Amino acid sequence: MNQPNAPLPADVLLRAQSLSVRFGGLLAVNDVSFDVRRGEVFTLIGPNGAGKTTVFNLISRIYAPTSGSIAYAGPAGTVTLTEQPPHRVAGLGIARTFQNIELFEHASVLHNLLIGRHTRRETGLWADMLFTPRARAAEIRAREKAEAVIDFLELQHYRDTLIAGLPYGVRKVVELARALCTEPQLLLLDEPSSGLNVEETDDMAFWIQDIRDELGITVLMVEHDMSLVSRVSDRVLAMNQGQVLATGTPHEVQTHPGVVEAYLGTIDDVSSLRRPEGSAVGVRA
Ligand SMILES: Nc1ncnc2c1ncn2[C@@H]1O[C@H](COP(=O)(O)OP(=O)(O)OP(=O)(O)O)[C@@H](O)[C@H]1O
Repeated sequence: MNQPNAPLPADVLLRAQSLSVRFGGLLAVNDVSFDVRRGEVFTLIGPNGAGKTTVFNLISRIYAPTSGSIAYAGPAGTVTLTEQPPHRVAGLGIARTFQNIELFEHASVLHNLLIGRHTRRETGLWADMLFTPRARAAEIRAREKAEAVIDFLELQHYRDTLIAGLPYGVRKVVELARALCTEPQLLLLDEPSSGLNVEETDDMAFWIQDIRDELGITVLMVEHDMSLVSRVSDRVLAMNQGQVLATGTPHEVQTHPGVVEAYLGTIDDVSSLRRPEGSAVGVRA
């Protein structure tokens, strides 16, 4: 199953090669190729149904491609991600957040972070049950990491609050925190601004930049809010109807004629568009 892989170039963390996904008669992703470079924020944009989430789900192994493959520079060398079982993805240093927050409502922020950390389990079942010195050391490391992430994302005030009692904007940050507790090298963010107001979206932009700049984590996100995209992305890939329209800097992509056409047909720059406050949807075709 795990074929020897040619290593990726040193600056490339993930390489998608000719990915296609067919759902019955629909070609949802059609021959899509791109590189995600180490230490960048790489963003997938595109109108409704463009295939962004499907590409995302290929990377997190929720879907398998109909054809094509994804090479990924994992901790132990380059692997073909599309050949890995889904449960191996977290162990390869890939974490994700979801468009619809998925947290344990009746557990505290700290407990949610510790549960998240367990996807990065360092000890076996017996060691855990017998609480061996190794299991104890792993537990201490998990708590230290959770506390460090709480400090990093300024969640101290909410540390012991149940998720059910938190405003939506804080829950989004807790979801980010839970992903960071697994110590990823690649963080997948699925519409990080969805459901956030303008101020919360601003905060989210700061967190994403800090995650890249201070923690050195590579970020791949799907996002509709073009102001957030412009602010935080190093490079953007625009899709439409399953295909790549353009790849480049936010400005290059937003002013690309094919992208403008796909979004609006008329306006010559989509950067001024913004999702209405409080709405879960953004710029649409
Ligand atoms: N599991 C599935 N079964 C059948 N069709 C699917 C499935 N998942 C996605 N699709 C279809 O594939 C196409 C691409 O969907 P996808 O969710 O990837 O688009 P998107 O760019 O993420 O859109 P949005 O911005 O609305 O989330 C759509 O036509 C969608 O209806």
